[in-house]
Amino acid sequence: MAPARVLVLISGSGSNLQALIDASNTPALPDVEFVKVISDRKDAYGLKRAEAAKIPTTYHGILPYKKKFPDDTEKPQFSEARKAYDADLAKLVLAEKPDIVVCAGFMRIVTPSFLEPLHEQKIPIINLHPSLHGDLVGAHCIERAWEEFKQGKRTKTGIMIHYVIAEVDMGEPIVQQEVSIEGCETLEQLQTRIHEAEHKLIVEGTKRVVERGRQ
Ligand SMILES: Nc1nc2c(c(=O)[nH]1)N[C@@H](CN(C=O)c1ccc(C(=O)N[C@@H](CCC(=O)O)C(=O)O)cc1)CN2
Ligand SMILES: NCC(=O)N[C@@H]1O[C@H](COP(=O)([O-])[O-])[C@@H](O)[C@H]1O
Repeated sequence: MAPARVLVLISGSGSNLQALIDASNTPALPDVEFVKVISDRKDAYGLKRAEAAKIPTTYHGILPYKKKFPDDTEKPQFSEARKAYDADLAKLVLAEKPDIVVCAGFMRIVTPSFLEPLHEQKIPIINLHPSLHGDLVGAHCIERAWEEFKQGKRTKTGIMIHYVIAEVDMGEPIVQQEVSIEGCETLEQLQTRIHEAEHKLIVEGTKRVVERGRQ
C-alpha cells in the first residue's frame, strides 16, 4: 500500500509539524509521506522546518486578496477576500492529492469555499486545538484558560484533535486529553505543559485518521 499523503497547514513555529515529521514512519505514525506544507505567514518558522525535512512548501498569503476587495467585511463567513483566498487554498491543496489535511497551528478560520471542495473529494481535515471540545473556542485559548485559573474559575483545561467543520472548533473530536493547570506558576509553564502534550496528541490523532482512511 502506498504511504498516506499528508498535507500540513501552519502559521507559526511549527513545533507540532516537527512532532509529526519526527514520528513519521515509526510505529507512532507509520507509512506516511508529507506532500506539502502550506503557511499563510511568510515568516513562519515551520516553513524552515519543512525545508530542512525536504518537504515542499508554499506560502499562501491573504494580502493580495484583501487588496482585491478593499471594501470587504471582516466577518469570516461573508468576506469576499476570505472566500477567494480559501478557494485558491483548496486548489493548492487538491493539486497535491492528499489523503489527509492537518491544521497544525493554522491560524485562519476557513470557510465553505475551502471546506466544500475537500469534502467533495472525501479528504478529512483535522485540527489541533488547545482546549477540550465545547470548552474554549477560537484563538488564544491557552491564555484564556490561564486567566480563568488565576480567577479561580477552573483548575483544568485540555487539548483535542478534531475534524474541521464550518463552526470553529466544534467538529467531532478524534482524541482529547485533559491538562491540569495546577502547579503552573506562570503562563509560560502552562504553555510548555500544553505544547508537550500537543506534540504527542497530534501524532496520535493523525495516525487514527490515516488508519480510518485505510479501512
Ligand atoms: N472553519 C474552521 N476553521 C478553522 C478551524 C475550525 O474548526 N473551523 N480550526 C482553526 C484553528 N483554530 C483553533 O483551533 C483557530 C485559528 C484561528 C482563529 C481566528 O480567530 N483567526 C483569525 C485571525 C487570528 C490571527 O490572525 O491571529 C481569523 O481567521 O480571522 C480561530 C480558531 C483553523 N481554522
Ligand atoms: N486555535 C488554534 C491554536 O491555537 N493552535 C495552537 O497553535 C500552536 C501552534 O504551535 P506550533 O506552530 O509550534 O505547532 C499550538 O499551541 C496550537 O494549540
